[in-house]
Amino acid sequence: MLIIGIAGGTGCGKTTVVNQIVNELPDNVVGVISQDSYYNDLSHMTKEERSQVNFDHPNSIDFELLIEHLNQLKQNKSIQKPVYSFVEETRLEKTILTEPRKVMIVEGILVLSNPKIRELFDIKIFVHADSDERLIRRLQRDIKERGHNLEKVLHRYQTAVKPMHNQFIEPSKEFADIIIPNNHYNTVAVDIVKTIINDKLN
Ligand SMILES: Nc1ncnc2c1ncn2[C@@H]1O[C@H](COP(=O)(O)OP(=O)(O)O)[C@@H](O)[C@H]1O
Ligand SMILES: Nc1ccn([C@@H]2O[C@H](COP(=O)(O)O)[C@@H](O)[C@H]2O)c(=O)n1
Repeated sequence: MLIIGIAGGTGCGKTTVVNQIVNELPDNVVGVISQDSYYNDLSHMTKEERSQVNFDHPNSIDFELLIEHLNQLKQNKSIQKPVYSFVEETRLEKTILTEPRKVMIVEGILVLSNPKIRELFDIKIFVHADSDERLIRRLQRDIKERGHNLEKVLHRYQTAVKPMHNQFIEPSKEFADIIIPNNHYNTVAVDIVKTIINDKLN
């Protein structure tokens, strides 16, 4: 199994890059795990309490479960992947049966900042986009898709997203084997990663 880790600040385009990589490859050869699925279960908290949580700090992620799941996949075992709701801001009760694949992609803002996860990756990628570009994309996406309003997105950006980015995410860039500049759609970089995957599959 080839495990590829893809990190980068919120809105840099990780999910988009992953979709572009996976697109055109047969379903049964590449699997994707998002760090977002592993946000801690906060069902014991009220909605108001959950909205105060710093979702950009490493402590907000159940890394233990993510590492356990990656190790199981490496041993060719299937996992029950958690499902996270951005609207409810907690894990849902249902899970998704996820089978091991020849290539597993793990994407998330903090996946290169955790040393134990880092050592499971064969290839480490950091997607870079400038912070103003990321903020604009995040505003548009969170209002359209994640049920947040302008005030909430901006408050979170100033109090958690930006400081945690500077403390944990940007410094993890140094661990990357490949840095993808993504202020604009970068089809060349995506094609290079696809070539690496195809080499592994053939
Ligand atoms: N290179 C790009 N140029 C312009 N918009 C982009 C680009 N990459 C992604 N986007 C858009 O920015 C938003 C955030 O992208 P997404 O892939 O969800 O980022 P991430 O997973 O890193 O948070 C989405 O609406 C997406 O369509
Ligand atoms: N309830 C939540 C949980 C997380 N976030 C934000 O998601 C960002 C990470 O996801 P990306 O797809 O953007 O990489 C992170 O910056 C959290 O602030 C949220 O808004 N609400």
